[in-house]
Amino acid sequence: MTQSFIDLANVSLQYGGGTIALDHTDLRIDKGDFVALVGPSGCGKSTILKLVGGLLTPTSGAVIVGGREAGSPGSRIHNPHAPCVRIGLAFQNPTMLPWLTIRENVMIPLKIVEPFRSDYARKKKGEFAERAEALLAQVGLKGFGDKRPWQLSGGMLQRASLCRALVHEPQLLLLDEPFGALDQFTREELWAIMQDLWITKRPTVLLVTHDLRESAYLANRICVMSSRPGRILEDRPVEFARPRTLESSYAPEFATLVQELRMRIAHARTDSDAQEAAADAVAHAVADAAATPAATPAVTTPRRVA
Ligand SMILES: Nc1ncnc2c1ncn2[C@@H]1O[C@H](COP(=O)(O)OP(=O)(O)OP(=O)(O)O)[C@@H](O)[C@H]1O
Repeated sequence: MTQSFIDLANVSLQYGGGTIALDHTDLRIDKGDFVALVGPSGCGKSTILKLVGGLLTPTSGAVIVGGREAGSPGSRIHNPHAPCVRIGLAFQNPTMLPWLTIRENVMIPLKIVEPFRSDYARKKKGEFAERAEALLAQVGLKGFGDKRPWQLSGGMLQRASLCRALVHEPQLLLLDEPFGALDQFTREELWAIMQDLWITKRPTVLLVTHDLRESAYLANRICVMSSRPGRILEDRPVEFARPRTLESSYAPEFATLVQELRMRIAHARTDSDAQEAAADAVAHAVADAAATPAATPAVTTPRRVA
């Protein structure tokens, strides 16, 4: 079997406090694909993103990105010939350094990530500033490069944060609800910008979102997760022609897809509530039985039933 660009194989992740976020999860993503992760709150979507970004290490299983174990540039190399993958990150609340201009904030990855880092230190600062300006113009922030973060609105900051995620030409873009805090109009505007950036630069994108319209507008594949511990319940291809438009997002086939996803997630949540209630009921029954004197008949009816 050929190796995918991203490969989560039989991955489990237990946090320090004991929470099992993922349990034997598999996910494969090809280079250049745009995949959305959706599912009930707390099912482990962000955990997958952090594993792929190398910010977490799996408790068991393997996370391979571009032929290397995620987050291990050195010793634990899966394929010794695979170059390091450049990653861009954008989250729900863009954090900008307040003492830098917007342009300087966008340029931060160029100061840190090779091969740009050496050039930045040598002589290319002016060239890189032009690159940042070009990206800012592409997202509608032409002329705002000299402003400070506190002079921009939330939507403008989010656009700048997309520029920062893309400025070092990442092969992989990890987006964790990047449009979640924005009003509907700004959000839809940014979908179009995001689609445009993806079409022109073609990074592999993994997007975590609660917005099912957003996932259907942007992604080529939508992976629906079960409740925690998360697994991929369903892997849906999205075959609408590109570039997609807001008008096309009101077409019947689009609405049907969104409705089917909604139902799938609702079922996943209900299943999990029922499981939790059953576990609760068993726990209560066991506690009651333990507290009951031997002469009294044991309690067999759970106190709380789903
Ligand atoms: N650092 C942590 N320590 C302990 N538990 C954690 C930690 N981070 C997340 N969790 C737990 O792991 C589970 C999965 O969290 P995760 O953030 O991946 O879910 P999610 O699907 O992204 O949630 P949401 O959609 O609400 O943002 C949750 O139950 C969460 O409380």
